Amino acid sequence: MLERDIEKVLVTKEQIQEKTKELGQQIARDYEGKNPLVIGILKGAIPFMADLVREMDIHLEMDFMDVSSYGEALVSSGEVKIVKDLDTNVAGRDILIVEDIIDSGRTLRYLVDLFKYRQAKSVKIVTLLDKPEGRVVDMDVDYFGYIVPNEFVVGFGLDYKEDYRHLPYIGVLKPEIYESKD
Ligand SMILES: O=P(O)(O)OC[C@H]1O[C@H](OP(=O)(O)OP(=O)(O)O)[C@H](O)[C@@H]1O
Ligand code: HPA
Ligand SMILES: [Mg+2]
Repeated sequence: MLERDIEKVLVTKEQIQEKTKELGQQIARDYEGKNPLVIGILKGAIPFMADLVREMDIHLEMDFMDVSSYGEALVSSGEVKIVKDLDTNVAGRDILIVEDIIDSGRTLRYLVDLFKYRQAKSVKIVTLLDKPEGRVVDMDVDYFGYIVPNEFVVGFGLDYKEDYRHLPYIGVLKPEIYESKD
C-alpha cells in the first residue's frame, strides 16, 4: 500500500537495524559509567531512538524536546522554535542528542548552543541520516548512520506533511504525491 507512493528506497530496514546496533554498541562503550542524558528531538527521532537505546547496555536517562523549523514546508524556515522543553536540568550532564536527520544544520546548531549555554558538561550528536549537501550552517556530527543525497526523504521518523514517519525504511516519494497532497 504505502510502498506504491515510494519512488526509490535509499536505506533498507535491514541496513537501519544493522547500523543502529553498531552505533548503539559504540556509543555505549564511549559513555560507560557516565550516565548520559539521551535527548530525543520530537517527533522525527522517536523510531531511531527507541531502537538505539535498546542497543545500549549502560545506565542512561532519556528526555525529549520538541523544536520546529519546518512545519509543513519542505525547506527549513531558518527560525527554530521550542515547542516543548526538557523536564531535566542539563547542567553538569553528558548530553547525547538523538536525531533522525541533519540537513541545514539549524536545528542541531541551535540545540548544541542551547545546552552549552545551560552548562552541560559535554554535548554530542547521533543522527541516523546526514545530508551534507543541505548544510547552511557549520555543524558536524559525532555519530551518524547513513549519508543521503540532497533530496527530500521520508520514513523511519521523517515525514512529509506528518505522514510516512512509520515507514520502516528511508525512501523518496513519487513526484505525484507532492501534487496530490498540496
Ligand atoms: O538540519 P535541519 O535543516 O534543521 O533539519 C533537521 C530537522 O528537521 C526535522 O524536524 P522537523 O522540524 O521537521 O520536526 P519533526 O521531527 O517533528 O518532523 C528533523 O527531524 C530534524 O529535527
Ligand atoms: N525529509 C523530511 N524531513 C526533513 C528532511 C527531509 O529530507 N530534512 C529536514 N527535515
Ligand atoms: Mg518534519
